[in-house]
Amino acid sequence: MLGLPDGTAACLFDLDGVLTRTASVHAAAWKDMFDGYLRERAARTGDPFVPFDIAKDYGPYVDGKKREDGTRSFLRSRGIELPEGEPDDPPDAETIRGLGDRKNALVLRLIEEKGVERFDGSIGYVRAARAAGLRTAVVSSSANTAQVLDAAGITGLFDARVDGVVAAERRLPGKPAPDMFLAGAAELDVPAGRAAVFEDALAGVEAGRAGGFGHVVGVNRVDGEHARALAEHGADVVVGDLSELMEDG
Ligand SMILES: O=P(O)(O)OC[C@H]1O[C@@H](O)[C@H](O)[C@@H](O)[C@@H]1O
Repeated sequence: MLGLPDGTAACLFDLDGVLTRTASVHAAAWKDMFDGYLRERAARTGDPFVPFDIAKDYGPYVDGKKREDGTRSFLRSRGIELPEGEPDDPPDAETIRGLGDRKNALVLRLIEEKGVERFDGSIGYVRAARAAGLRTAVVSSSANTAQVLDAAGITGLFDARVDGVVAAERRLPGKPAPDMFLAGAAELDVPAGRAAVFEDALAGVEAGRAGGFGHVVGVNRVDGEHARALAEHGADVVVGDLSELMEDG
């Protein structure tokens, strides 16, 4: 009925792009922030301005990762190394934290202006999983997870939450390391082998594979190339929407 291996006792859901239509909101905010920075830097150094390309840069360098990891990883792809800075760096600081703060202000503004849309197929799936007695958790790199769940009105559908705030408090390495998903399974008191991971990001399916989870579902909201990449990075199955798993019986 849920399209999961027998004995699965828990489902660990990524948030942005799996439960809510917020992956594209994050991508737009990242582009806005990086383009502003790269343009300003090009004017200073005389190098050409090469904009952030959502199609080419978001998936491999930023998607699914903690804010500072995404910032560092993309800049490194352009040969730019910045100091880490401090968690309370102001947005105008030319540091990893400062640039991350700039992006966060943009994403929060977009969320406030546009609200948060949920994927109905995913919400139906979570409800069905709970009705079948499975435990559920949200495992997201985003430090805005609580606000997004609240804005989408779905906080009550999950028994546990391991997000960017929890990862910072417990010093958990972010995806593609498996630690956040392992912490989610531990919160639900279910071994990794009996838990299923639901992810739309390459870093996320990689984390699911690395953690030895019983089943890794890749959720493809992009295109055929992304579907193939999800499978190559560790998804056992790739679907366009979670409702497809229920149809599978
Ligand atoms: O900046 P936040 O809200 O803490 O989110 C960190 C990351 O969270 C992930 O869920 C998104 O896929 C990324 O795009 C985002 O950058």
